[in-house]
Amino acid sequence: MNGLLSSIDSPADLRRLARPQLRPLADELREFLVQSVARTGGHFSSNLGTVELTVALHYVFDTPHDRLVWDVGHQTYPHKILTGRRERMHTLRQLGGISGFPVRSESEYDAFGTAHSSTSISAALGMALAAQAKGERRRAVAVIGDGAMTAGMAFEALNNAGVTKAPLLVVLNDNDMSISPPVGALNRYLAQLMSGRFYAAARSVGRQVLSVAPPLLEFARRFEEHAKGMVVPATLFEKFGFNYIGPIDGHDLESLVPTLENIRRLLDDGAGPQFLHVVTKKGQGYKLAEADPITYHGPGKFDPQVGVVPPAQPPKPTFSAVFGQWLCDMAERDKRLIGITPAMREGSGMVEFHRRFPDRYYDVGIAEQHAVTFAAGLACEGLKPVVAIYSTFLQRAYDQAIHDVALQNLPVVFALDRAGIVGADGPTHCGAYDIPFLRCIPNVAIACPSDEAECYQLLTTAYEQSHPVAVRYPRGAGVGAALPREPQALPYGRGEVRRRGRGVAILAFGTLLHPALQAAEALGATVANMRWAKPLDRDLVLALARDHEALVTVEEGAIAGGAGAAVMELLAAEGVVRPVLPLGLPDRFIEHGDPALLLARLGLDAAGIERSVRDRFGAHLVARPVLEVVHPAA
Ligand SMILES: Cc1ncc(C[n+]2csc(CCOP(=O)(O)OP(=O)(O)O)c2C)c(N)n1
Ligand SMILES: CC(=O)[C@@H](O)[C@H](O)COP(=O)(O)O
Ligand SMILES: [Mg+2]
Repeated sequence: MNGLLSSIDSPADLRRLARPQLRPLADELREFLVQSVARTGGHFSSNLGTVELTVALHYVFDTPHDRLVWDVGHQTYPHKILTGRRERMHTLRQLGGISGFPVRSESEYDAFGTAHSSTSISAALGMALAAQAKGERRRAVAVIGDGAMTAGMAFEALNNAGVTKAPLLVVLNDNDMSISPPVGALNRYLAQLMSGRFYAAARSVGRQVLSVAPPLLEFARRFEEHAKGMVVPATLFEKFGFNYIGPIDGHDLESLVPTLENIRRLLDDGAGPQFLHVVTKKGQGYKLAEADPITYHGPGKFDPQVGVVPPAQPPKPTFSAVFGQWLCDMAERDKRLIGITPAMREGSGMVEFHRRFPDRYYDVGIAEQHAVTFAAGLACEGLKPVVAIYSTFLQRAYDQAIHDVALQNLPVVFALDRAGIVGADGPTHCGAYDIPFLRCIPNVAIACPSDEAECYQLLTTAYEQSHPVAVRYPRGAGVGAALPREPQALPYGRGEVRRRGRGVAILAFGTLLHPALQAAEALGATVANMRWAKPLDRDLVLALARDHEALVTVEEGAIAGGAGAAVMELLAAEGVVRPVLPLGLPDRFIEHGDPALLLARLGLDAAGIERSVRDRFGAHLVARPVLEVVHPAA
């Protein structure tokens, strides 16, 4: 790193630079970013695309006094580097290190915590109107991507903002990409806005006039009207009550800075909400990422000279890949199957399904609520929808799951990926709550496969039911259990005893069965693979309670309201008095970091489970050899 970047410890330093210094600074920043993310892994192509925008926003606006809200926040690495966290970038997304998203407690420049998309306009509007209410002179800026813009919540916010005089700027960072190629009518509309004569005309006129315009509201207004009148009818965003400016080149600091300066004046003159459409390239400046922004959306570590290299040996299939395989196999057998993803085709393992069954594949954009109600509509007509959705993103569609699916008892399968610890993304993405929030909904069943084969089979069981069923599985690979040759159901609502011991019985829900089995070796305990958090295998729970002095439940989900709570409710309802130790995620948000390390810290690895059981139930443990091992783990 040479001179410029190392001298920037805050945006105040940046604002001391002369305008011609911004271009070399941006180049240094991009180079630093490439080297840094290559060492840590993390979101890459989106950050390469926001380098100039970040420099320009901090240069023109008075951050942190002016509020800058980044939608999703996966593109905030340049912002982190310029706001005093350059020296901590090597700790990005690691245990104890800085987050990959904006976090209010991490920096005063992180005006709002984000990671789930499409919240920025609402939050920035709240901040802008709060400033007005308190008589403070402050602007608020939301930066939102074209993918994030597809969510209903973004439009709810536009709808509200457009009838206010809020000092709010919405910057649409349009790189014509979500994680995958963008979908839907909005994308088509944005492409139209950028195409042909309008883009060329608006850009050249905008550059010429916006950069030299006197800071007079009326003049700026007249120019805007004139330019638009000449070229296109009012844009959608104007219909929503915003002053629309753009599209402009989001990598051209010579356009960005003067345009933002003029917008800042408009805000200060009380012109109300402004909408700036900037065009950027995902992966800008790193050729491999420009060519393949999907691979470089969130890569692991890589050599920046070489790029991302596929592993020499094919890795163990992830649970997402197992789901993708099952989806294709089942789609071949049943023409009624429809696969739905809210903008997570790659992460959910649906690339192959999309390729083979394009007419039965729906990427609905970042629209979890719509995805669930859309599935409900399909199910009403006798089709068999499978909604592949991350546990954390289903939180968005809770009412739709209750009101549209469960209340009408519709056979929708929820393939709940990323259930449990997710690792580097941290608390915003942790799949901690799905068992508690689904368990209390009538008609909904929840399966918790312990390995890949069981995942495949339980998806089949779920698909055969005539009511909603969620199958929850974690990020990454499991123990590597070989898949059955074809879809074959496991019994609905039934668990199994995997190891018979004495004194203490461990009831495992999901993949933590395997550390539980290891712990049980040392403890001489019984272990049951419960498979279903709902319905509980009542007979199995009661038999285990009868035959043991104490029970332990283990799950990779919140203890509060989780599967262990279900076991305790059953025992209480049956009047069975047995001590129960519930192990799982505690009542706090789980930080980012390596998943194995986090599980160990939470006492959810084999050693931790053994330790907790000894601490609590040492007296009940029987120091005798194991009586019987049933179905040894694969
Ligand atoms: C509610 C929600 N659904 C899905 C995601 C996963 N997700 C993160 S970034 C992203 C794509 C966003 O596209 P865009 O806003 O255009 O930003 P870009 O990646 O192009 O920079 C998606 C789908 C999310 N973070 N939040
Ligand atoms: C920012 C965001 O929400 C996604 O990019 C997410 O980080 C993807 O997570 P996975 O890597 O688990 O698919
Ligand atoms: Mg985008």
